[in-house]
Amino acid sequence: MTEIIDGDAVAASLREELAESIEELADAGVQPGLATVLMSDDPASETYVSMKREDCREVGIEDFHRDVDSGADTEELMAVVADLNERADVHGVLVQTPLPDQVDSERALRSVTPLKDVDGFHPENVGRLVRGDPRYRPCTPHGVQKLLDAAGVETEGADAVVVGRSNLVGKPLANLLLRKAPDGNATVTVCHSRTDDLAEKTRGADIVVAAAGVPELIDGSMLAEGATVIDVGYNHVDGEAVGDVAFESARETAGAITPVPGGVGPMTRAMLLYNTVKAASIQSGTDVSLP
Ligand SMILES: Nc1nc2c(c(=O)[nH]1)N[C@@H](CN(C=O)c1ccc(C(=O)N[C@@H](CCC(=O)O)C(=O)O)cc1)CN2
Repeated sequence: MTEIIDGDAVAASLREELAESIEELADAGVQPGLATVLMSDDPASETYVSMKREDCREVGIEDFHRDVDSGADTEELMAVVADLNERADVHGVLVQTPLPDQVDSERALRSVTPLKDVDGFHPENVGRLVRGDPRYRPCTPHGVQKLLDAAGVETEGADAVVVGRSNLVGKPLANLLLRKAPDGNATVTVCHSRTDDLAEKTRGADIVVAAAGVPELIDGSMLAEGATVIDVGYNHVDGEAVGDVAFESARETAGAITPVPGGVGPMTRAMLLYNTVKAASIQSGTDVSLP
């Protein structure tokens, strides 16, 4: 029987545990604060940011938000970030991506001060992650690790194939799975659009993470019997949300699989709350237990 890994349920229980960490901070007179910065008219980005803000309010994180005109330039965006960097009541700053074409995204994202970089995008935080000592794990890869853990999937010694090499998911996730840690120690292969024989690689894997942004790229014929399949994809095809995995075909072969929606997406949001609580703990010098 294939296990359907319920991301909504795992995220909900994480939020409950984080509410306890937030109470511990409150006892020390600290309320975590997250600032979301939205510079886009893209309805998907607007939806993600409004869900993130709602999550904050639900668990007791103060919600700061800035809208930046989508026609503004890099300097204007950076001025907003600089102001948030200075505020003691803002512990995390998140600039929603993608940014408009006229913006130098690398420069804008680097302007978030590393201690408030709850996305884990700043080169200092990327460097720490690659060296095996992450400060803030990027939200989606961290969410994937939590889903594997919740499903009781052992990464130690497992053959993991990550399909996709983005800075947002593929590269950080590969590094996290590789890391010497209880939720790492996997043998990791990273595949991408130029990989010669993708199916040969995925068929040899205990864990397949699909993060290529290609609808239904992975089907059941490309999987080993009993493999764990994590679908990071979120594509719209004929008005329907479709992952990078052909769910109905893959579930015939997989031992465990995430759905889309209701898999990785809610975990991306939950891990943002986690990083914000961690940021408040670090910046206030208050130790809290984190789930
Ligand atoms: N600065 C950042 N920008 C972006 C990130 C990020 O981590 N930091 N990630 C992606 C997508 N993303 C976050 O913003 C995101 C994707 C999906 C979901 C989610 O909850 N999805 C639900 C369905 C939601 C819906 O109904 O549309 C699901 O999969 O069940 C949350 C966040 C982009 N940019």
